Amino acid sequence: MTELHLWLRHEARTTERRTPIVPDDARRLVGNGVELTVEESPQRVFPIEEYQAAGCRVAPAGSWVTAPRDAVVLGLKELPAEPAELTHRHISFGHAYKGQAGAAELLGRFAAGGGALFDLEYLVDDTGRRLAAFGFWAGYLGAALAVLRHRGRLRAPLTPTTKEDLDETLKPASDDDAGFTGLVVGALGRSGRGARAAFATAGVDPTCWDLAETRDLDRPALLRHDVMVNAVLATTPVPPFLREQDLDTPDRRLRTLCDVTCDVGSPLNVLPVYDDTTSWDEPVRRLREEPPLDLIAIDNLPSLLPLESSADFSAALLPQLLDFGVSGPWGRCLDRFRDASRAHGLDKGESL
Ligand SMILES: NC(=O)c1ccc[n+]([C@@H]2O[C@H](COP(=O)([O-])OP(=O)(O)OC[C@H]3O[C@@H](n4cnc5c(N)ncnc54)[C@H](O)[C@@H]3O)[C@@H](O)[C@H]2O)c1
Repeated sequence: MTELHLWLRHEARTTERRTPIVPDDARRLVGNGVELTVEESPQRVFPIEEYQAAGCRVAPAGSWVTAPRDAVVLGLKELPAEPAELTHRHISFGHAYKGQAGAAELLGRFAAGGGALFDLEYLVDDTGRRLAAFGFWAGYLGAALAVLRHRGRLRAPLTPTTKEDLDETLKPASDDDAGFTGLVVGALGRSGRGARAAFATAGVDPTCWDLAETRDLDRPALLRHDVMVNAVLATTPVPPFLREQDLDTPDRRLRTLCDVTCDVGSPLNVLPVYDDTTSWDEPVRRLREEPPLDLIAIDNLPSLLPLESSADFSAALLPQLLDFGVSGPWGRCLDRFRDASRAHGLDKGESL
């Protein structure tokens, strides 16, 4: 491997306690000859001392802007608005290739500075499968919140917690609804597996549907479940799982719907029965009063379990970082970045 200097940045979003590299994996990187600088961060779930003990160099929060030009800046979510010109190579989720708000501006900043984005969403193997993702814990939380709501035990605002504490609230109590049925759609995927695990902790054995079971969609069967968790990754448009008229079906048993997918507004949306996500402050929105139907559609679920989701993600990212270069998965990331830049008329798309 060529010499790599990684610079783990502080996350600008104050509620973001996750990190793409946990201290144990930082130690492995350093042990493999990677130079690793870690920024101090007041909210990161792991204290800076653990990185220091792992052999990392420590730098102030936000100092990546003056990092040596060959350093590769590693983070998860959005970059701060400054500097206007991005001169480094960045590994993070850019949310900039599907016409999202701010996409042109972000790509323009890279073009202006000559830097490049390796978007973690597009770090895929040669079959197109994502190599590092937060799906499992998204599904786990989605199902956990749905169960808690259904049992009248969900307290807002939501705050980051640990799996141990969450599981304690999930354990069935003697007065919990005995006849409660759950459905996970997208059950074979990462989020689907997480949702099934949370249902199991809650003492519920859910119905599991994936592609085979929705090909010929049985909506009446869907509506006969009390709690549904949608965890599909839609890549081509399919008939919606639920339409407005389905919510008004008189014998609807469905009371709690959690949409982990959160494709709201997209042509691929399989749940076009709501038009805005919910939040940590107000996790639940009532879609119907009689009989009641509650929606949970939170698009940053894994941040609620920062320790577990960071450890999982970091374990998947570590081997990729040890193999960082311009071919294979990273090469595909770079191609994707260049294509997106060109599509925005930014012919630069050339990087360091
Ligand atoms: N809310 C959040 O915080 C959050 C966090 C992470 C991921 N997500 C989203 O969760 C979704 C799932 O992610 P993942 O990592 O689990 O994906 P994945 O690729 O691991 O799994 C998706 C599953 O959906 C199935 N599927 C696709 N179309 C289907 C259909 N029409 N009917 C039934 N099953 C279908 C696939 O076969 C697969 O098993 C994605 O849309 C992702 O963006 C949300």
